[in-house]
Amino acid sequence: MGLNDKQVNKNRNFFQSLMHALGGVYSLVSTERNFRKHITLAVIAIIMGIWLQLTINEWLWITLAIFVVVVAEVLNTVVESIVDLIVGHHYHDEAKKAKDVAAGGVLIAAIFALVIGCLIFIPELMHEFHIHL
Ligand SMILES: Nc1ncnc2c1ncn2[C@@H]1O[C@H](COP(=O)(O)OP(=O)(O)OP(=O)(O)O)[C@@H](O)[C@H]1O
Repeated sequence: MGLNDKQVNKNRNFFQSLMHALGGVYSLVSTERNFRKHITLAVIAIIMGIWLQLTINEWLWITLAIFVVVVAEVLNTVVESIVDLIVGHHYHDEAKKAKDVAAGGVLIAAIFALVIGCLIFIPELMHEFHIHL
């Protein structure tokens, strides 16, 4: 009951829906190189957060930043798949626009995450290493 089955009718129960959703996450991790890079950065941020003992407020921002990037990557992958399904390997201006806008969404989300990361981690690291400006 993974992504490789040939089911086209509706899922019969919650378990079947869950299996297909997990298959979607697996597909994202296994096929999307940029997604794996973002997940690696998220894991580094979480490890640093544990080390620096972030406050609950700081964790909320870090969590938001991670999920914004993940959601943008999910939408980007969906757009790429649908565009490829529709136009295949034929060049089309609208296909280019859809893919570039979706990639732009990931870029904007990544910049948001970078800003959040800098705002939280730079002061925490300065405090940790007794750096005063
Ligand atoms: N069918 C198409 N028609 C026009 N331009 C296309 C088409 N397919 C891809 N492109 C252009 O090529 C770029 C790369 O497309 P591709 O499908 O390889 O995305 P990708 O490299 O997988 O994206 P990402 O870097 O987010 O993983 C797109 O951003 C777009 O500018």
